Amino acid sequence: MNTLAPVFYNAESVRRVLNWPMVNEAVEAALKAVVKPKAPVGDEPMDAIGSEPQSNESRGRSYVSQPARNVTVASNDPSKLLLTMPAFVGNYQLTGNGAGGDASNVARSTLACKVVTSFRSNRLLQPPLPSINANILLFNAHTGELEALMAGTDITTWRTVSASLVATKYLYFRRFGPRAEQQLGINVAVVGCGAQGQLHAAAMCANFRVDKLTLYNRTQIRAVQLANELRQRMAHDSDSCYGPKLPDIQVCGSAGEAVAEADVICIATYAKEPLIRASDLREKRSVHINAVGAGEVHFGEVSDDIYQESLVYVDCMENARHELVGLPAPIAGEVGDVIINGNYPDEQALTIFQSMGMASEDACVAEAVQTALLSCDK
Ligand SMILES: NC(=O)C1=CN([C@@H]2O[C@H](COP(=O)(O)OP(=O)(O)OC[C@H]3O[C@@H](n4cnc5c(N)ncnc54)[C@H](O)[C@@H]3O)[C@@H](O)[C@H]2O)C=CC1
Ligand SMILES: O=C(O)C1=NCCCC1
Repeated sequence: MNTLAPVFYNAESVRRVLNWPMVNEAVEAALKAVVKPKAPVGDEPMDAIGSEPQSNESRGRSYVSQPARNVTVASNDPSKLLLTMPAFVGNYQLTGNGAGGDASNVARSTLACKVVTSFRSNRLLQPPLPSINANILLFNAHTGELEALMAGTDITTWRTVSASLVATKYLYFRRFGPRAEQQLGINVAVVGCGAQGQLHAAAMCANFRVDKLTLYNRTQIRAVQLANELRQRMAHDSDSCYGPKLPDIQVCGSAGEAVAEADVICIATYAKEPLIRASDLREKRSVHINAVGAGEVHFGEVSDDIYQESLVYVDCMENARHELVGLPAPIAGEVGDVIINGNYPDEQALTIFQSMGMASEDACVAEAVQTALLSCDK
């Protein structure tokens, strides 16, 4: 019996320990764990002579149980949603410092459930509230007892941005070579400067060598404010994470203008109608798009003609069967499979990471946050 009350970790505690190496490692672990082992075909080698293909669990690899999320519509208004997102992630390893491998060499398992609301009209309140509000329940994976309740709004933003970073690393940079993400400069466009767009812009600059950052927001003043904040922060932190040259940051009057010279596009809005079209992209493709928006329409913000030209990758194929019905292009694969097998797109490819957001990402990041907070207490 759980005689101890569950611990509550508030937003301030969570924010204190969030950092990119830790979150990127946890998200990469989740993206790999969802990949199902392939059944052997033809004369490919079996796991053991004459045996059936083994599950991730029996191979000692990480694995995930992650049912499709449950969506409740509030007040008969499809823009007011409550989502429950449970996940079990088994047998995965984290260092907690993003170094790769596991310092303690102990496999972890995490049982968690995120409860998240998406009320986009919150931005119109005075004062405005975030559109997305989340909390994460962490359970004891052996007994099922609730051990912790963690503020999950920042984790949601960070893990979503991190999924875009990981997708950009493997779907864009790695087509140019094994260390291209450390060597190549890129132009980044951010379309939509809300909570997601703001962190995408900052994180792209903190994790990669960004030559030029173009910003578009429907209400331009928000893009201008973001540009000013980023310029100030980068000038202040110029010795730390932003590399030898600070990016040139420009605010654009249209989404098309913002993406015209971009190598990497991050689009995160509630738009139901396309904001960017194939004719907006530069002629020589070699472009990667992180399509993050997930309002009532999951893939409305990017036009059909871009999808039809693209290789579309997802975070989780199984969830895509429920959530991406009507996607105007076939799905090329999962990001985790590309990480595991190194089957990178061609240099000239136009790729889309269609980000749905996974409960397993929340679970792995919440576990890493809890570990970091517990080690701060020691
Ligand atoms: N893929 C994932 O894992 C996640 C996706 N999301 C999605 O990301 C999107 C952005 O979320 P937040 O930044 O938290 O919201 P936010 O409310 O902070 O920002 C919304 C942004 O969308 C823009 N926008 C809304 N309607 C528009 C329209 N018709 N045309 C052009 N721009 C429009 C607003 O100007 C604003 O920049 C939402 O669709 C949300 O559901 C959020 C969390 C996780
Ligand atoms: O993955 C999430 O968390 C969300 N995805 C879509 C919109 C609400 C939150």
